Order: sequence, then C-alpha cells, then structure tokens
Amino acid sequence: MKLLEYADPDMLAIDLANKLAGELAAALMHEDRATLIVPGGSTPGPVFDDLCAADLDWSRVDVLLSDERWVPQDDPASNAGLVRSRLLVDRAAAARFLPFHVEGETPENALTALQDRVEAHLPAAVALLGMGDDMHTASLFPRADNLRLALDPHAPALVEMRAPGLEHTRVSLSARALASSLSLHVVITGPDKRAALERALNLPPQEAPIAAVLDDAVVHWAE
Ligand SMILES: O=C(O)[C@H](O)[C@@H](O)[C@H](O)[C@H](O)COP(=O)(O)O
Repeated sequence: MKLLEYADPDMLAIDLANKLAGELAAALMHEDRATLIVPGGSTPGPVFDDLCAADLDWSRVDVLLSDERWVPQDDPASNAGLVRSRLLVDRAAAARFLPFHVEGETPENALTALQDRVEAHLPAAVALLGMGDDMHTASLFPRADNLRLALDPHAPALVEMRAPGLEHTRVSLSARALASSLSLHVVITGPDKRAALERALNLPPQEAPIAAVLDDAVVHWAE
C-alpha cells in the first residue's frame, strides 16, 4: 500500500483526478476500451467534478459502480444518481455507464442477469474506492450477511449485501472483482478514516474488508 497525504481535500481532488485521467488515457493507448470503477458516498464528488473535464476519449470508457444501494436512480441515496450528476457530465458524458439497479426487479434476479456483463468489464483499468470508519469498502461491510462469499477468491463479480444498520439492501462488486483492477486508488478524508486505515493494516478482511484490496492500493488522504 502507498499512502499519499495532501494539504487539503481540494488539492487531493485535483491531484487524484489528474492521476485517474492519466491512467485511463494510458490504458486507452493499448486497449480499445477501459473500465473505470467508482464509488458512491460523499467523498468522491469533488474528484468527479475535476475528473469529468479530463481531456481523454471518454467514448471508450466504461464506468462501473463499486456498489449500489437498491433504490431507484432518482433516489438521493442512489450511487448511479451521484455518478450521473457529478461524473457523467462535461467531457465524461460520452462514457458508457452500467448501472446496477433495475426498476421493479429484486437484487437477486437483477444480479443473475448482470453477472456476465459485469465480468466482461473486468479487470478494470482503474478503480477508485472509498472507505467507511468501520473499514468497509464498496458494500463489503464487516458484519454483512454475504461477506464470506464476497471475500471468496472464487466469488461472482457482484454480490447482494445486507448489514445491520444499513437502510437499503446493497449490491457490491466482490473483493475479487475489485482487487483485479490494474490500478486501485482509495480516497479518504479526516482523522477518523486515517485511524481506521491504520487499524485495517493489522486486521483480516473478515474484520476490515478494505484490507482485501489494500496490498497494491494507493491511498489518498487529506485532513
Ligand atoms: O455506496 C457507498 O456509500 C460507497 O460505495 C461506500 O463504499 C463509500 O465509499 C463509503 O461508505 C464511504 O462513504 P463516504 O465517502 O460517504 O464517507
């Protein structure tokens, strides 16, 4: 794991967006298409605001969510809604997006139809993930019902997840799917997440799911 510290969240967002854009552009120099995995939550928005204007061939980029809350895309909790409003604008509007939520479908039925399509987009050229204070990433939560499956090396690409305290059923890329990314970045801010990251370095993924993807990750942190 490599840790990059920034003077403030604005500097982090600008530098990280430039890094992600550079890696996507490099991938597109030798691949027809490149997959970008992005998280939901409140942290990545400023990175998206800078990344969406990057001068690269977005028409050859496939954007995939690291996870989704099982709500309609116009619900404020929807990660697809966040990505559509903050990333898939400006130049990045030309990217192809593969949302997970299907109106009127149960997660179980939707996942059956999605697995092959998601698998076909792996390994991602670039993945950006967040992390919670509880050391979860994507929707791989420490006490989630399907965590054992989600951490299995032979897990499917997508796993349905429920955990105590979660308002919505989630679907998440499995640890295998996330860790297969050719470049993986984690974006966190604040002292609590910095302390959680230090704890995760000494815990197994069953207790600290972020640990399943940290080995080759670049973690970007600002106070
Ligand atoms: O659906 C989500 O919320 C994300 O994919 C999730 O994994 C997020 O990255 C962490 O929960 C951190 O969230 P914040 O950025 O809001 O702290």
